Amino acid sequence: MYIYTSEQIKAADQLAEKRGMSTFSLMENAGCGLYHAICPYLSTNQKLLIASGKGNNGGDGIVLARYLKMAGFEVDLIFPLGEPKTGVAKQHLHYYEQCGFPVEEWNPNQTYDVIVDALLGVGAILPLQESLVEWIKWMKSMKATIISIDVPTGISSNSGVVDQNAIKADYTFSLHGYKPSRFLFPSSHFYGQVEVVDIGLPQKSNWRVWTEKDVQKSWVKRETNAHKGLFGTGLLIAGSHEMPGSAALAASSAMRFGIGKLTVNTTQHASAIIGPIVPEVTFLYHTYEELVRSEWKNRRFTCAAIGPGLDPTDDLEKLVTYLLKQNVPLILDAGAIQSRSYPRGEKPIILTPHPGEFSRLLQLSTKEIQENRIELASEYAVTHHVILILKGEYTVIAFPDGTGYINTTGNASLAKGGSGDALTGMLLASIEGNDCVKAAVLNAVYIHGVCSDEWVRKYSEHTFVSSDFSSLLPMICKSFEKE
Ligand SMILES: NC(=O)C1=CN([C@@H]2O[C@H](COP(=O)(O)OP(=O)(O)OC[C@H]3O[C@@H](n4cnc5c(N)ncnc54)[C@H](OP(=O)(O)O)[C@@H]3O)[C@@H](O)[C@H]2O)[C@@H](O)CC1
Ligand SMILES: [K+]
Repeated sequence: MYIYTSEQIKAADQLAEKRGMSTFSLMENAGCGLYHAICPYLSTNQKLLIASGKGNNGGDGIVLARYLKMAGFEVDLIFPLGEPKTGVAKQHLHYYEQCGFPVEEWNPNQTYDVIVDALLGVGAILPLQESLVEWIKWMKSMKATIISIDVPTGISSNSGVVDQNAIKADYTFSLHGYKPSRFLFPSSHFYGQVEVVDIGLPQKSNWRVWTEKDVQKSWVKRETNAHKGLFGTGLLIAGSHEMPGSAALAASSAMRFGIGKLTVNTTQHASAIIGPIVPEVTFLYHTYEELVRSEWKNRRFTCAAIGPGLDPTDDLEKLVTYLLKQNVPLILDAGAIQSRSYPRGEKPIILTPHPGEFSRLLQLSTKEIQENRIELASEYAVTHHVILILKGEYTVIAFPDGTGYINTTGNASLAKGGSGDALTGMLLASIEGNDCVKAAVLNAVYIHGVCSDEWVRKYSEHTFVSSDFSSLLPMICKSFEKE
């Protein structure tokens, strides 16, 4: 499912018009599609209100009102901001009235079971005008089910910014595709349950949601004559005296997710903890300086991950600089996420910041990051030619070619120490097990989330710990394997 900014929606409308599909027809498609999508949530004994604004969002409300009236629903159509201003909305209102349907006056004493918010869509400019605020306050006092068309009124379409009086919808039916604010913060929490309504425009956008079907299609099944050399010889530089577990979690997830061979460069103390958990790995005990000097050439590692459980030091930075020159896939996590430049090589460089780490990288507040996760991640990925995985609810995965994806799996049980380490391990394995870099990265993120979803299907979200990935992965991976 695709994601469109308000500018892209406007451009799509203009292109459609140029090609002979009028905005009037698109609005008809929108209203009709909305009717079919919303109907299952309504019953004819409910009293419905459609509040339409002066723009085309309001126009969609007018068409929906006609379909609902024709189907026998008890609906009042009102214009709290005044009658439509756009040509197409006016045309649809004319047809609505010609069909014999009335426009009502707002009556604050009337009660409603369902209120459809067709006030503002992608054309909203915040903050909300005073004239709207009084009406929204009344609407909220109604305790009715609230259904928003396209975007809830009072939230931005492209960013996570929310007006203090914004409508919090129970359901939002988005037209043509998702809007970025569906996956940004705090706006996403105002959408309620979201469905996309197709309005007959070709789908085209650089950004979309990665789905279960995508994982199934891109899952690589092993050949019967496979050997360990085919699935990567990874180097994981992780774990310290204070944080040995981070390396154990990354290593066990990498092994479970299919890496061929894995060497962990860590401390003696950490290896005593890692070894019993992941007996499959081998160890190196080099300083960063020693690693730079010799090990790479001797060992022929085909991929590397660095950072879990490590502090950012000058020596670590020198090692990262060295690794960046080795032309192998490289995953940079935790202590290895720092501000630096990146070479434009053919092998992927993957950064996995959480919002706090990304805020330090960009020198922006976490609030600014969360409001603009998609745009900022994409800008960073394109400018630095890296793959940027911005973790958190609706993880954003931005690629250097300007494309990007939203991951919708996962839940609050992942908000615990170690879940990022497990993801780093899974990425290391995935990148070696799939020739398509995008699919490798996206599948690792998707399945990482599915593990926690599977957990909360059976157990409390409070109880998930990152060592559970190891026991969940066999079952979850099996479910994606084609027979
Ligand atoms: N391809 C698609 O997906 C299609 C989408 N379609 C639909 O069109 C919608 C976009 O329609 P749009 O461009 O007319 O803008 P819209 O959201 O109605 O807002 C403009 C109105 O809001 C007003 N207004 C603005 N800010 C305000 C504020 N703070 N407080 C109060 N008022 C404010 C502004 O007032 P003005 O500034 O003009 O006085 C103007 O009247 C889109 O979301 C979808 O529903 C389909 O019908 C066609 C195909
Ligand atoms: K709306």
